[in-house]
Amino acid sequence: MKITQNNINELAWEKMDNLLPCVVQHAISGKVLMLGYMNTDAIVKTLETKQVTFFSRSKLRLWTKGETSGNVLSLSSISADCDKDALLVLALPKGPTCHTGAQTCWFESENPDMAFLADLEALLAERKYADPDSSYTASLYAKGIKRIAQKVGEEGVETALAATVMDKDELKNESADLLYHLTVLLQACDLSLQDVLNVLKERHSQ
Ligand SMILES: N=c1c2ncn([C@@H]3O[C@H](COP(=O)(O)OP(=O)(O)OP(=O)(O)O)[C@@H](O)[C@H]3O)c2ncn1[C@@H]1O[C@H](COP(=O)(O)O)[C@@H](O)[C@H]1O
Repeated sequence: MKITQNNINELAWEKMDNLLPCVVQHAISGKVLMLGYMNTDAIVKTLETKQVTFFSRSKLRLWTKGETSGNVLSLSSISADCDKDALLVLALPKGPTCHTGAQTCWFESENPDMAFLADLEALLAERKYADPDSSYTASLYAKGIKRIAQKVGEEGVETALAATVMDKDELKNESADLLYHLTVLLQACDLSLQDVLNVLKERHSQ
Protein backbone atom coordinates (compact mmCIF):
# COMPACT_ATOMS: atom_id res chain seq x y z
CA MET A 1 0.00 0.00 0.00
CA LYS A 2 1.41 3.38 -1.03
CA ILE A 3 1.26 5.80 1.90
CA THR A 4 -0.40 9.20 1.48
CA GLN A 5 -1.73 11.75 3.97
CA ASN A 6 -5.12 10.02 3.65
CA ASN A 7 -4.30 6.46 4.68
CA ILE A 8 -1.76 6.89 7.51
CA ASN A 9 -4.43 5.77 10.02
CA GLU A 10 -4.74 2.41 8.25
CA LEU A 11 -1.25 1.37 9.42
CA ALA A 12 -0.92 -1.14 12.31
CA TRP A 13 -0.04 1.53 14.91
CA GLU A 14 -1.53 -0.21 17.96
CA LYS A 15 0.28 -3.48 17.28
CA MET A 16 3.62 -1.62 17.03
CA ASP A 17 3.32 0.83 19.97
CA ASN A 18 2.92 3.70 17.47
CA LEU A 19 6.40 3.28 16.01
CA LEU A 20 6.94 1.46 12.69
CA PRO A 21 10.34 0.23 11.45
CA CYS A 22 11.25 1.87 8.15
CA VAL A 23 13.77 0.51 5.65
CA VAL A 24 15.21 3.13 3.30
CA GLN A 25 16.21 1.97 -0.17
CA HIS A 26 18.03 3.92 -2.90
CA ALA A 27 15.35 4.84 -5.46
CA ILE A 28 17.56 3.98 -8.45
CA SER A 29 20.12 1.36 -7.44
CA GLY A 30 17.90 -0.48 -4.97
CA LYS A 31 20.67 -0.45 -2.34
CA VAL A 32 19.39 -0.66 1.22
CA LEU A 33 20.62 2.55 2.84
CA MET A 34 19.46 2.54 6.48
CA LEU A 35 16.80 1.55 8.99
CA GLY A 36 14.84 4.06 11.07
CA TYR A 37 11.53 4.32 12.91
CA MET A 38 8.53 6.48 12.03
CA ASN A 39 5.52 7.63 14.01
CA THR A 40 2.54 9.44 12.45
CA ASP A 41 4.18 12.87 12.72
CA ALA A 42 7.36 11.61 11.05
CA ILE A 43 5.37 10.30 8.09
CA VAL A 44 3.40 13.55 7.79
CA LYS A 45 6.57 15.64 7.90
CA THR A 46 8.30 13.36 5.37
CA LEU A 47 5.37 13.63 2.95
CA GLU A 48 5.11 17.41 3.39
CA THR A 49 8.81 18.30 3.16
CA LYS A 50 9.91 15.45 0.84
CA GLN A 51 12.87 14.98 3.19
CA VAL A 52 12.91 11.69 5.05
CA THR A 53 12.20 12.25 8.75
CA PHE A 54 12.18 9.65 11.52
CA PHE A 55 11.25 9.54 15.18
CA SER A 56 14.61 9.19 16.92
CA ARG A 57 14.42 6.68 19.79
CA SER A 58 17.55 8.18 21.37
CA LYS A 59 16.67 11.88 20.94
CA LEU A 60 12.94 11.19 21.59
CA ARG A 61 11.95 13.71 18.91
CA LEU A 62 11.47 14.00 15.17
CA TRP A 63 14.79 13.77 13.39
CA THR A 64 15.24 14.70 9.75
CA LYS A 65 18.04 12.59 8.29
CA GLY A 66 20.90 14.99 7.44
CA GLU A 67 19.64 17.87 9.61
CA THR A 68 23.20 18.47 10.88
CA SER A 69 25.36 16.76 8.22
CA GLY A 70 23.37 17.98 5.21
CA ASN A 71 23.26 14.40 3.95
CA VAL A 72 19.51 14.39 3.47
CA LEU A 73 17.34 11.74 1.81
CA SER A 74 14.95 13.10 -0.84
CA LEU A 75 11.70 11.18 -0.78
CA SER A 76 10.45 9.24 -3.79
CA SER A 77 7.74 7.17 -2.07
CA ILE A 78 6.62 5.47 1.15
CA SER A 79 4.83 2.14 1.16
CA ALA A 80 3.67 -0.34 3.78
CA ASP A 81 4.25 -4.09 3.76
CA CYS A 82 1.57 -6.80 3.56
CA ASP A 83 0.38 -6.51 7.17
CA LYS A 84 0.97 -2.75 7.37
CA ASP A 85 3.40 -2.92 10.29
CA ALA A 86 6.63 -1.98 8.43
CA LEU A 87 7.51 0.76 5.97
CA LEU A 88 9.69 0.96 2.89
CA VAL A 89 10.93 4.38 1.79
CA LEU A 90 12.47 4.91 -1.65
CA ALA A 91 14.74 7.95 -1.61
CA LEU A 92 17.64 9.61 -3.37
CA PRO A 93 20.49 10.38 -0.94
CA LYS A 94 22.46 13.61 -1.04
CA GLY A 95 25.88 12.45 0.10
CA PRO A 96 26.62 9.40 2.22
CA THR A 97 23.78 8.00 4.30
CA CYS A 98 25.76 6.25 7.06
CA HIS A 99 27.23 8.31 9.93
CA THR A 100 30.58 6.56 9.22
CA GLY A 101 30.72 8.35 5.86
CA ALA A 102 29.81 5.21 3.93
CA GLN A 103 27.08 5.28 1.28
CA THR A 104 24.93 2.82 3.22
CA CYS A 105 24.78 1.50 6.78
CA TRP A 106 25.37 -1.98 5.32
CA PHE A 107 28.68 -1.00 3.73
CA GLU A 108 30.21 -4.41 4.46
CA SER A 109 27.58 -6.34 2.49
CA GLU A 110 27.80 -7.03 -1.22
CA ASN A 111 25.82 -4.86 -3.62
CA PRO A 112 23.28 -6.21 -6.05
CA ASP A 113 24.81 -6.23 -9.57
CA MET A 114 22.39 -3.58 -10.87
CA ALA A 115 23.67 -1.29 -8.12
CA PHE A 116 27.14 -1.59 -9.67
CA LEU A 117 25.76 -0.08 -12.87
CA ALA A 118 24.41 2.88 -10.89
CA ASP A 119 27.79 3.29 -9.13
CA LEU A 120 29.62 3.11 -12.47
CA GLU A 121 27.30 5.73 -13.96
CA ALA A 122 27.95 8.04 -11.00
CA LEU A 123 31.71 7.63 -11.53
CA LEU A 124 31.36 8.31 -15.26
CA ALA A 125 29.34 11.46 -14.48
CA GLU A 126 32.12 12.69 -12.16
CA ARG A 127 34.66 12.17 -14.94
CA LYS A 128 33.15 15.20 -16.77
CA TYR A 129 35.29 17.28 -14.41
CA ALA A 130 38.44 15.11 -14.58
CA ASP A 131 41.70 15.69 -16.43
CA PRO A 132 41.52 14.12 -19.96
CA ASP A 133 45.15 13.00 -19.57
CA SER A 134 44.33 10.93 -16.49
CA SER A 135 41.03 9.36 -17.55
CA TYR A 136 39.86 7.66 -20.77
CA THR A 137 36.30 8.75 -19.97
CA ALA A 138 37.33 12.38 -19.51
CA SER A 139 39.24 12.21 -22.81
CA LEU A 140 36.03 11.01 -24.50
CA TYR A 141 34.04 13.95 -23.09
CA ALA A 142 36.80 16.29 -24.29
CA LYS A 143 36.51 14.91 -27.84
CA GLY A 144 32.79 15.72 -27.88
CA ILE A 145 29.46 14.06 -28.53
CA LYS A 146 30.11 13.17 -32.20
CA ARG A 147 33.22 11.15 -31.30
CA ILE A 148 31.44 9.40 -28.42
CA ALA A 149 28.48 8.63 -30.70
CA GLN A 150 30.91 7.19 -33.25
CA LYS A 151 32.39 4.91 -30.55
CA VAL A 152 28.87 3.72 -29.65
CA GLY A 153 28.28 2.93 -33.34
CA GLU A 154 31.58 0.99 -33.60
CA GLU A 155 30.94 -0.96 -30.41
CA GLY A 156 27.39 -1.72 -31.59
CA VAL A 157 28.69 -3.17 -34.85
CA GLU A 158 31.37 -5.17 -33.01
CA THR A 159 28.71 -6.53 -30.65
CA ALA A 160 26.53 -7.56 -33.57
CA LEU A 161 29.44 -9.21 -35.38
CA ALA A 162 30.38 -11.21 -32.28
CA ALA A 163 26.80 -12.48 -32.08
CA THR A 164 26.68 -13.47 -35.75
CA VAL A 165 29.71 -15.77 -35.31
CA MET A 166 28.39 -16.95 -31.90
CA ASP A 167 31.60 -15.94 -30.12
CA LYS A 168 30.11 -15.66 -26.64
CA ASP A 169 33.26 -14.36 -24.92
CA GLU A 170 33.63 -11.67 -27.57
CA LEU A 171 29.90 -10.90 -27.32
CA LYS A 172 30.22 -10.33 -23.56
CA ASN A 173 33.29 -8.10 -24.02
CA GLU A 174 31.82 -6.03 -26.84
CA SER A 175 28.52 -5.69 -24.98
CA ALA A 176 30.46 -4.31 -21.99
CA ASP A 177 32.25 -1.82 -24.29
CA LEU A 178 28.88 -0.84 -25.76
CA LEU A 179 27.19 -0.39 -22.39
CA TYR A 180 30.11 1.67 -21.09
CA HIS A 181 30.23 3.95 -24.17
CA LEU A 182 26.42 4.30 -24.26
CA THR A 183 26.43 5.39 -20.61
CA VAL A 184 29.11 7.99 -21.40
CA LEU A 185 27.11 9.18 -24.44
CA LEU A 186 23.95 9.60 -22.36
CA GLN A 187 25.92 11.55 -19.75
CA ALA A 188 27.45 13.76 -22.43
CA CYS A 189 23.89 14.56 -23.57
CA ASP A 190 22.80 15.27 -19.95
CA LEU A 191 20.71 12.10 -19.87
CA SER A 192 20.97 9.08 -17.60
CA LEU A 193 20.28 5.35 -17.59
CA GLN A 194 17.24 6.21 -15.46
CA ASP A 195 15.81 8.17 -18.40
CA VAL A 196 16.17 5.07 -20.58
CA LEU A 197 14.68 2.85 -17.85
CA ASN A 198 11.69 5.20 -17.65
CA VAL A 199 11.02 4.65 -21.37
CA LEU A 200 11.28 0.88 -20.94
CA LYS A 201 8.96 1.00 -17.92
CA GLU A 202 6.39 3.05 -19.86
CA ARG A 203 6.48 0.53 -22.71
CA HIS A 204 6.12 -2.33 -20.25
CA SER A 205 2.87 -1.01 -18.80
CA GLN A 206 1.28 -0.50 -22.23
N1 LIG B 1 34.09 0.14 -18.38
C1 LIG B 1 34.99 0.85 -18.87
C2 LIG B 1 35.45 0.67 -20.21
N2 LIG B 1 35.09 -0.20 -21.16
C3 LIG B 1 35.87 0.09 -22.22
N3 LIG B 1 36.71 1.10 -21.94
C4 LIG B 1 37.75 1.68 -22.78
O1 LIG B 1 37.19 1.89 -24.05
C5 LIG B 1 38.17 1.69 -25.02
C6 LIG B 1 37.63 0.66 -25.98
O2 LIG B 1 37.76 1.15 -27.17
P1 LIG B 1 38.42 0.25 -28.30
O3 LIG B 1 38.21 -1.20 -28.00
O4 LIG B 1 37.85 0.77 -29.55
O5 LIG B 1 39.93 0.53 -28.06
P2 LIG B 1 40.83 1.64 -28.67
O6 LIG B 1 40.98 1.33 -30.11
O7 LIG B 1 42.05 1.66 -27.81
O8 LIG B 1 40.00 3.01 -28.45
P3 LIG B 1 40.06 4.31 -29.38
O9 LIG B 1 41.50 4.75 -29.45
O10 LIG B 1 39.47 3.92 -30.70
O11 LIG B 1 39.20 5.31 -28.64
C7 LIG B 1 39.43 1.14 -24.35
O12 LIG B 1 40.39 2.17 -24.18
C8 LIG B 1 38.91 0.71 -23.00
O13 LIG B 1 39.87 0.84 -21.98
C9 LIG B 1 36.46 1.50 -20.70
N4 LIG B 1 37.01 2.48 -19.95
C10 LIG B 1 36.55 2.66 -18.70
N5 LIG B 1 35.57 1.88 -18.12
C11 LIG B 1 35.07 2.13 -16.76
O14 LIG B 1 35.14 3.51 -16.50
C12 LIG B 1 35.83 3.74 -15.28
C13 LIG B 1 36.54 5.06 -15.35
O15 LIG B 1 37.52 4.99 -16.35
P4 LIG B 1 38.54 6.21 -16.54
O16 LIG B 1 37.73 7.39 -16.87
O17 LIG B 1 39.44 5.81 -17.67
O18 LIG B 1 39.28 6.36 -15.24
C14 LIG B 1 36.76 2.55 -15.12
O19 LIG B 1 37.07 2.31 -13.76
C15 LIG B 1 35.94 1.43 -15.69
O20 LIG B 1 35.07 0.93 -14.67
